[in-house]
Amino acid sequence: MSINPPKVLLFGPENAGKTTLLYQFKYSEFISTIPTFSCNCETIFFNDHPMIFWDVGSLAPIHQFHQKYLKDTSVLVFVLDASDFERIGNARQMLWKVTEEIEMEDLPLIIIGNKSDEANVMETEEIIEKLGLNYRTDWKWQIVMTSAAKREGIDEALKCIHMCLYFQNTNNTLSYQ
Ligand SMILES: Nc1nc2c(ncn2[C@@H]2O[C@H](COP(=O)(O)OP(=O)(O)OP(=O)(O)O)[C@@H](O)[C@H]2O)c(=O)[nH]1
Ligand SMILES: [Mg+2]
Repeated sequence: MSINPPKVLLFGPENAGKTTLLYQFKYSEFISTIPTFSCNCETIFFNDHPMIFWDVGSLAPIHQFHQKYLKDTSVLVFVLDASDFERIGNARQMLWKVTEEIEMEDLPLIIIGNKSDEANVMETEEIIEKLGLNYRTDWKWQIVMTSAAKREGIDEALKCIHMCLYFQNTNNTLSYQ
């Protein structure tokens, strides 16, 4: 009998930096990407614990999340571009839509505000407000800021995911900045 490592699902709007983050988690370096057509899967170790990351391209239709991607997920990671003030409303729609049919009480959600190296970025409080996270008392969410380009906040983000998987740390509103 084999026991699969826990599954982490990365999703979020196009161009947010999901695949760049995935490669930072895996290889600890910046690797340039092309838009993800379907899904990238990588096994990543933290403190000798394996985790399987699924990085779902933003072109995946919402119904595919339920049919193909969400099954057996242990942690949801929603990645957005923290410098994209114009499309934060779309990001919110996507987050709420994908999670609509899921029992979120037992599924930790980590929000990653990526591209923190850009000149003009939203603060965590603004992201929390714009995504409507304070209305979701049924979600166990945390927020982390990263720059996948400059390798900032990457270890904190990975640690946060690992904590959720292996130590059930699902405190609401715990934020790393
Ligand atoms: N400035 C900046 N650019 C970044 C950062 N992370 C990623 N990028 C750039 O943003 C672009 C999109 O990155 P991807 O990782 O391909 O984005 P994605 O979310 O996987 O996009 P899809 O696969 O289309 O869903 C690339 O040009 C990256 O180099 C970051 O932290 N800062
Ligand atoms: Mg991608």
